[in-house]
Amino acid sequence: MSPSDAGETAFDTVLVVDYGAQYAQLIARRVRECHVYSEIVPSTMPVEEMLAKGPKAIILSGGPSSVYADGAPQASAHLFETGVPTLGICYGYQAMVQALGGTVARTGRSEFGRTRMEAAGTDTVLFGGLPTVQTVWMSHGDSVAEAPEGFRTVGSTESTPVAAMEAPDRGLYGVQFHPEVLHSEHGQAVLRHFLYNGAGCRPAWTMVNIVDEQVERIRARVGGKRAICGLSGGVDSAVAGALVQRAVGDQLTCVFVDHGLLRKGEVEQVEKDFVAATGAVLKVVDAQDRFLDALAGVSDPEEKRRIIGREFIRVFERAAREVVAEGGADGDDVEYLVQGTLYPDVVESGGGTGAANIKSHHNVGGLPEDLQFSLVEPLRELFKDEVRRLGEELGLPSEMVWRQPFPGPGLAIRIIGDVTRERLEVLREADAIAREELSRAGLDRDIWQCPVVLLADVRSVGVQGDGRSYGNPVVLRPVSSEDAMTADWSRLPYEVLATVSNRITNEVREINRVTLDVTSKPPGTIEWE
Ligand SMILES: Nc1ncnc2c1ncn2[C@@H]1O[C@H](COP(=O)(O)OP(=O)(O)OP(=O)(O)O)[C@@H](O)[C@H]1O
Ligand SMILES: O=c1[nH]c(=O)c2[nH+]cn([C@@H]3O[C@H](COP(=O)(O)O)[C@@H](O)[C@H]3O)c2[nH]1
Ligand SMILES: NC(=O)CC[C@H](N)C(=O)O
Ligand SMILES: [Mg+2]
Repeated sequence: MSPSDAGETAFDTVLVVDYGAQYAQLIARRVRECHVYSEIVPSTMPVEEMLAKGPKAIILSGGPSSVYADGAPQASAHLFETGVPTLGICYGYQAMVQALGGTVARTGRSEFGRTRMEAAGTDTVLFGGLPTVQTVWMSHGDSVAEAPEGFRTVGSTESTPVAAMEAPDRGLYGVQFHPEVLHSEHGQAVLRHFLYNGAGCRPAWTMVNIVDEQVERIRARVGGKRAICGLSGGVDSAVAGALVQRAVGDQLTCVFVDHGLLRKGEVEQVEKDFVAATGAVLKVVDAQDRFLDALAGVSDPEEKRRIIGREFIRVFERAAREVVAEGGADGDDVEYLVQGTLYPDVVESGGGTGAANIKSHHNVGGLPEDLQFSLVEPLRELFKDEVRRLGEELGLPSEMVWRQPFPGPGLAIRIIGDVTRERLEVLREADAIAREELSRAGLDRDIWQCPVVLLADVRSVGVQGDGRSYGNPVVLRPVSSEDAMTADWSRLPYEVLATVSNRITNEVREINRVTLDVTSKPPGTIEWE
């Protein structure tokens, strides 16, 4: 939804050029937290193409390479002559220095983690008004030995004499530390200074503007045509659907697919709550047999995801034909499919800027090749917390906006092994107990979500009622997260864990063991498949 490709927009765009940074997304988030829209582009993108996006500023990210190594990604000197204010961070800073004739070298004095930096006084752009001694977060082996001509050194540490530099008349800035991480004490202020004072960006990217902009954009695109929206009851599709409904009204029909992989009570909840909240036209399709037949005997996670992605589309196609038939013979075909795809879905499916494919989210990497619909994905550049704020702006009820995420492929990717009706029934019961107890304990807002995972091919011996049992374990995976890109396991109170464990083993006959997953992301993803 890049706003920049639509000509004049209500807000400025900042491009984050990704040199293979661990968390280029984090830079983009921090910029957005300054109410300036930002978008990530690969470092291989030609400068002209970047300029075509009309950036008000550019930020060069960190990266794993050494700028002087063969084949290391470079910053072209041309980039620094375009007049677009640019901030280099870590590798991006080093690349800027090298391109402008300064020197970068392995000095043998690495800095990792917490570092004390002395910043030049208040007459600098980056550090104006900030304390002259501050804690910054470093992660580098190479250092800038000499700033390029015309730059003023504005920060230094014990090991790195040129830890920050600026040339405000040319709009060029560089820092060796990582302002985007919260451990850098004044990092957010440094970014703000660059954006507002160094680049003249306006803090205009607000939820109100996004709603207006998106509604306009969708209206222009869909025109008088019909659309359907894959609605799951989750926050992403609810917000996407509400936006499209605001834009084109009853040209939109929402389609909720019951694929047999849903949680207990979910169909009823979606039928009741979503319609009550939005007044949208909702069509519920029972496609249980179709999905479960297609999944029979399949245990490979990516294979499951591809099958589910394909079946979703087939069901949407059929629903679209029905919508047309119900709308009378003169109706146009349904041309658009609205999905609540988010930025992390795209990144993890390998659709980001050079990012690896971690798992094919059914709605991105799992789509079939012969897709007939044009996709409308108004949230494709947004993070979950931004979508939640958007939902609030649209007036959706808070139970919907704050609902914990549930993946489109549902319980199929929480059964490790192949998916059968019996296994689904077992997992559904265990999941319902965990959800009920976590809610009862008032933990819903504290945790991001808590998948319950059935290790269907693993069995262990237990003793129940003085007899031997040989059942399956489940894993509880409670996590806390800001945006699902990274996560930590939630330290749930022992009493709550004990109650969940007790109830599951007492009430679900097939399960005789409950375990807790204490892995952060990375290295583990949130879902097991
Ligand atoms: N059962 C379903 N019926 C129809 N569409 C679905 C279903 N499940 C998922 N989708 C589509 O796939 C998209 C991605 O699913 P995903 O679970 O990421 O989002 P969500 O369900 O809207 O929100 P949340 O992440 O909060 O669960 C949804 O936005 C929706 O368009
Ligand atoms: O709609 C979806 N389709 C998918 O294929 C999918 N896979 C994971 N998830 C959800 O995304 C977040 C990150 O999950 P992972 O750490 O497992 O990648 C978590 O919130 C997961 O629940 C999905 N959502
Ligand atoms: N985090 C970074 O960008 C590191 C840059 C470069 N690889 C170094 O070690 O100095
Ligand atoms: Mg969902």
